[in-house]
Amino acid sequence: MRRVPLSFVKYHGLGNDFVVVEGPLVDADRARRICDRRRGIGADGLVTILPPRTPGAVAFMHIYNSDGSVAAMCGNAIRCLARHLVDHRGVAGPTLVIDTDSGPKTCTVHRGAGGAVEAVSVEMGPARLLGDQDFDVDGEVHRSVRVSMGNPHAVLFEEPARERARSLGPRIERLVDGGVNVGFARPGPDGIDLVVWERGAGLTDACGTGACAAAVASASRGKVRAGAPVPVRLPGGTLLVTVAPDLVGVTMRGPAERVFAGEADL
Ligand SMILES: N[C@@H](CCC[C@H](N)C(=O)O)C(=O)O
Repeated sequence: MRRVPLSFVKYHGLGNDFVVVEGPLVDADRARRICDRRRGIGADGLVTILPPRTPGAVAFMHIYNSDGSVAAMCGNAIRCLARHLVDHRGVAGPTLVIDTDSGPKTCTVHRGAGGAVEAVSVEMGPARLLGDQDFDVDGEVHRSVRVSMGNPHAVLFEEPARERARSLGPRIERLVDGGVNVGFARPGPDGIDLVVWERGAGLTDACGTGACAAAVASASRGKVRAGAPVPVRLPGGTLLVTVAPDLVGVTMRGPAERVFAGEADL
């Protein structure tokens, strides 16, 4: 049976890319096909826009990872969705609230003097520090700070090298029930260098919740200053993350770009 063509828009935030579609919910199998980079549109995740669930919110963001698993939150996707809703769905900005499986998130679309969108910021909290966890991989112990940004993260203060993350990431991901996003972070006086192996999507160019988790973990160890914007440098570019002194409030700021729109027979 032929499927009804699916209208979609493609966005990315620092190279972390998403297909955005209107509800009703696409199922996990279709999400996997859409995200396939050879046989589908290709993306790290699929965002479905659904009706809001809390008073004052304008929409609900549902997100699948490229492997069809569901994530409760995604920092890069929510910036893309906020921009899409303001630019193409007639939602009044600059500030709007989007519901997610980890609660409502307040987003602000920032414009420059000429009116062009320069960045989107998101109140990403509450962050939750979950303590330390050690992972044994082939007899080598990797220390992590566990942080929830609505989704699970393990932040390792280890060399943020992509090839190392590609080999270690999936092995650590599997050591946690339900999986975990694995960040390799190097905090310093001028910011944090970070590579993230994402649960359900693999090595990505950027991870918004991962950047927030790395900033919270680093602030909790006194490696970066809370209360001031910290540049988090990812392979795809830089996010600015401010962790409140209580280590619970977190603001993330970064770009969101529309790439193309189309119809897919998937
Ligand atoms: N790319 C994301 C996070 C997407 C979800 C994650 N892979 C999970 O399963 O928790 C971001 O920008 O935050």
